Amino acid sequence: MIRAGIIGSTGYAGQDLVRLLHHHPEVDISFVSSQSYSDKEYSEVFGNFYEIMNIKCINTPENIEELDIDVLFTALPHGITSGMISRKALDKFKIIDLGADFRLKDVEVYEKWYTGHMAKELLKDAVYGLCELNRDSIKDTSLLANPGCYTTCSILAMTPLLKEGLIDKNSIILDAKSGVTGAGRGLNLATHYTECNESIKAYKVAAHRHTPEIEEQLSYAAGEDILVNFTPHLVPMNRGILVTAYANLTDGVEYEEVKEAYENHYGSEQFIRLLPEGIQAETKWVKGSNFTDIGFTIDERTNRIIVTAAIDNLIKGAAGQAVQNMNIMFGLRENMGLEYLSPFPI
Ligand SMILES: NC(=O)C1=CN([C@@H]2O[C@H](COP(=O)(O)OP(=O)(O)OC[C@H]3O[C@@H](n4cnc5c(N)ncnc54)[C@H](OP(=O)(O)O)[C@@H]3O)[C@@H](O)[C@H]2O)C=CC1
Ligand SMILES: CC(=O)N[C@@H](CCC(=O)OP(=O)(O)O)C(=O)O
Repeated sequence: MIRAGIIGSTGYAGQDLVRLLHHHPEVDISFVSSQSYSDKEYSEVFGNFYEIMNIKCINTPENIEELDIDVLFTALPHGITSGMISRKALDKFKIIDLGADFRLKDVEVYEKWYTGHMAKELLKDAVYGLCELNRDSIKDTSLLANPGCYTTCSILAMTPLLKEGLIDKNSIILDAKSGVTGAGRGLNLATHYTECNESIKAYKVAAHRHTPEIEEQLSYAAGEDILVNFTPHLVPMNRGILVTAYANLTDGVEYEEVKEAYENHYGSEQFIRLLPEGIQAETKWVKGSNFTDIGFTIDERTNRIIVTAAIDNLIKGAAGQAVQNMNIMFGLRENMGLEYLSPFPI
């Protein structure tokens, strides 16, 4: 059995991770940690665990090098994990970070969009864990940077089009919408019920920190540096991300060629569902699951393609992808513990 520890287990991403790991047939949870709830039963914090998992939250471990585990998951606000981990820890166990600290290769870009980086020397060891695109490198790494939620959805939607040269590389517009759990469980006026219910708003326009992450990964797909417009919106629902992407088609590209590109890249992927012609992605069909649904339409009047992609921000956008990455890193069946359909209605 794989012995797993979870730091930041009392956040939204952490809780979903604990839930998935609890059901995983090859995992034993060694500890769950928290700042505010140390010494409390986990089921006191989250009633869904009542009579299911009897474990007390411990304080955030002070020296992680002393942990006797096989894998450490960190689901913390950015900037904390990089101050916590070390080469010595990585020599003892694998680390899967659900935050942003190891996602960007260029430390200057990280420090511009986030904060000072505390473990620059480890950045080169980190692998960007978008499972469907980086599976081979994920297998061999001890330091896994789990991608962001908006980024997972955006990158999966656009990669085949860029790799196959089907669109004008610098014409991408990503209009993205997220449920409120994307903002985390901490108190924040913008996500109070009365502040966000019955309203939709764009935020951090032209300034969201997922922009450099999307651009870095899509530049690899394009084979050159590209820029995108990325606009996130807060939507009054609990979970889910919908990305509607627009791009100018390369002259002469038609429906069948685009369909073939998606099928070649994702046809054998169990967690990517390519939707039939005319059907667009919808958050309710992926909620609670590890699926990414992708649909597209070509607008012949404007010669643009419109792609829709949906994920559950806490599953494929966080905890589910972290478990998928763990499965790859430990040589397990990739869908182990992740074979859930979306409950409906929800
Ligand atoms: N929510 C989402 O949809 C997604 C989140 N992520 C990333 O996952 C990470 C966690 O996000 P999320 O679960 O939403 O956040 P939450 O705010 O819901 O949870 C944060 C967790 O971190 C703990 N924590 C906060 N500060 C500290 C600290 N100084 N030292 C130790 N522990 C601390 C909290 O503990 P306590 O409860 O005790 O305060 C809590 O367990 C973030 O990096 C986020 O960007 C990634 C993809 C999607
Ligand atoms: C709705 C909402 O507020 N979403 C968050 C998404 C952040 C996230 O979860 O991603 P990281 O892991 O990169 O921090 C935001 O826009 O900041």
